[in-house]
Amino acid sequence: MTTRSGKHLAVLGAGVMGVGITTTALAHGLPVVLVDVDRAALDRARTEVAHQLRHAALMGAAPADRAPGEVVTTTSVRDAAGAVAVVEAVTERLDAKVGALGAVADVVDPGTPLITNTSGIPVDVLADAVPRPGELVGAHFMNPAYLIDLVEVVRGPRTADDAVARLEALLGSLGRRAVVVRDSPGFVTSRLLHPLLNDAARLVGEGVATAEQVDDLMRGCLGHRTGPLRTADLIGLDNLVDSLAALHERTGVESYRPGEALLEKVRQGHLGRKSGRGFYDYGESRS
Ligand SMILES: NC(=O)c1ccc[n+]([C@@H]2O[C@H](COP(=O)([O-])OP(=O)(O)OC[C@H]3O[C@@H](n4cnc5c(N)ncnc54)[C@H](O)[C@@H]3O)[C@@H](O)[C@H]2O)c1
Repeated sequence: MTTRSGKHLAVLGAGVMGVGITTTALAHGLPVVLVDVDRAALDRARTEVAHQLRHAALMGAAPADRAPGEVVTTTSVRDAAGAVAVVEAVTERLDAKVGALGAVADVVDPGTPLITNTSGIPVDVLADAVPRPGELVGAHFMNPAYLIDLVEVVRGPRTADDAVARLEALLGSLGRRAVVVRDSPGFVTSRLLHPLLNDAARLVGEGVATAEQVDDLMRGCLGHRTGPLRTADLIGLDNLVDSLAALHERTGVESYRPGEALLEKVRQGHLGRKSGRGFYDYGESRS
């Protein structure tokens, strides 16, 4: 598929991150084909992308001299054909990522960078899912992707120089800066941040403090911009549990095992901002 405005970026997964990455590309004039297996997620994504584009413009995060790109939403991965690059932002489960990456690798041109936004699964594990492992590279966009201009780029042991160079060029065209790190479970940011969020949830579960108190202390005493529990709600508690589980499974480090307080929220369907409720109440679902 080509969008009316030409060569596109393919984004797989229309959840929290797929939407933010789509907004980033559109805001910089790059058309996007956004693929999800869930039609309802695509419908929600169209609304959310429009909202984020307005917010990006207000925040000065969208170049004023460029017309926004066009987005096409689809449930068929075949529509990714012809993409300049693919960003995979599907659910943080190995089976979902293996399926999505394997399917898209078959429809794009050889040499197209396959970029995974995984939070914790090593790039080299995912490289086994694609026919040309050198094309796979990690780009750990942060949330909200359309406002955060630094991206943790993860180079797997089999990632080709060309894939890293093309990713850096793409990020540059999107006004993003890259910090390239070596492949490892959770890389730098998840490995440091996720156990903190897990412990913050545990403190609330044990009744040591409320979510508000934990966040207040971390902001007021330690200079965090948002508290850990507001951050967890923004990430999505289901995604946080999946990322922690991926880290725990691959490192055996006990502090990564998702704690009962987080698991209970997920069982109750309180997934954070995206479901309208997590450690805080947001009134209504946004994505
Ligand atoms: N949420 C965050 O703050 C954050 C930050 C950085 C990285 N990440 C990573 O980004 C990825 C996506 O996370 P998210 O929070 O957006 O998840 P999410 O649960 O909000 O969305 C995931 C989407 O993927 C879709 N999906 C599942 N299988 C698919 C497939 N085969 N093809 C197409 N779509 C498919 C689901 O229907 C869903 O809409 C994960 O790897 C996550 O670890 C998340």
